[in-house]
Amino acid sequence: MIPKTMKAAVLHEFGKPLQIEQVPVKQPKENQILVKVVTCGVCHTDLHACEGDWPVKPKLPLIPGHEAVGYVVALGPLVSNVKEGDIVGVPWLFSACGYCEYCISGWETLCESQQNGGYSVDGGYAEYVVADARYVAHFPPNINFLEIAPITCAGVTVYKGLKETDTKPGEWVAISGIGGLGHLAVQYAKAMGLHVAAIDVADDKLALAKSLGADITVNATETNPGSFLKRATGGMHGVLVTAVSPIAFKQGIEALRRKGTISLNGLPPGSFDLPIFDTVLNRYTVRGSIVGTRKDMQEAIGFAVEGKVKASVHAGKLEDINQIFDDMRKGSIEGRVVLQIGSPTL
Ligand SMILES: NC(=O)c1ccc[n+]([C@@H]2O[C@H](COP(=O)([O-])OP(=O)(O)OC[C@H]3O[C@@H](n4cnc5c(N)ncnc54)[C@H](O)[C@@H]3O)[C@@H](O)[C@H]2O)c1
Ligand SMILES: [Zn+2]
Ligand SMILES: [Zn+2]
Repeated sequence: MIPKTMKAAVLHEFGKPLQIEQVPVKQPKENQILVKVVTCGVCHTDLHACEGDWPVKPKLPLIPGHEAVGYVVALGPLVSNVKEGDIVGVPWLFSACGYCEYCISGWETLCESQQNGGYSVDGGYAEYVVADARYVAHFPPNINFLEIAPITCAGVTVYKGLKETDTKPGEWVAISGIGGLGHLAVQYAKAMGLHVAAIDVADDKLALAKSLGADITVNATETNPGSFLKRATGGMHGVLVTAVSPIAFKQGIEALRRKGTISLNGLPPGSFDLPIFDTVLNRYTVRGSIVGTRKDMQEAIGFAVEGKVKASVHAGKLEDINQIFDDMRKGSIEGRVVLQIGSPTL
């Protein structure tokens, strides 16, 4: 029985705490499905959304969350690719047009008509969430709902971001920022056969990176990452920046060896200086990278299902979301906090 109302965490005003409220459960239309949420990871993007950090603002009021995993409980009239009882994830790439230049070339993440979960449409900080069946992530039965949720955004984002560094097995990649995204990036990079240098500003994050297989760690508050890594390795073939501080982007470029590529995942508000002379003479490539396609998603999930990548998670409650955001602002979360919202059995 699907109830008429549900509990949700709702943002009404940027920079203000979320309110826990009863709101209507929506009916799925056309290609949509209704998902009963079991877990939802808390991504730093949700905090940016609630602070109104970016030039394009989310809708208000907003139910944030784009790492929701749960059971399909109702289908819109046009849905044929999932059935009730399937386990799906409701990602940032909530939907896209399906026919633009980007959609038809396997770049639906760049579709100008895309909708974004927990941003332009309501997301997973709720007992139920509506999703577009054509864009959900698909999970096998018997998953660990807490550990799998972060793959829906953090996992696929760094998996794609690492591919975008154009590095090959045996080469060096630096992961800057060992938070929710970065601690998964270390594991994907090791599974891809790369040597990994981890950069953060907190020793506990670096200890986590080391325990997950990082070969070298650098605390950027004590040591200049670029000169240290160039001395130790000759420089990075690739750098993936997931850090929430603009200075990390500049330092990431300084760590590259000639012909290297830096892939940018982190989205702190602001900008950084790109040195023209060094970029030209060293043939650096600087590349933004936004989540991943549906194909990237299924590949990224594959690594987790095979046990090659496992999120380090702490379970939280919907009611604790404002405290979790405070901890995130302070940088005191290890790995990912995942909200435990519904029962893991249907
Ligand atoms: N491009 C995308 O598709 C995409 C997807 C998801 C998240 N994001 C963005 O990625 C960023 C990270 O998200 P998260 O959930 O991992 O955040 P998080 O808060 O879990 O982790 C951020 C990490 O950055 C570290 N950090 C802060 N300053 C640093 C510095 N100067 N040098 C190195 N490390 C530093 C922190 O210690 C922390 O470990 C956010 O800006 C988020 O919006 C982008
Ligand atoms: Zn995210
Ligand atoms: Zn499109």
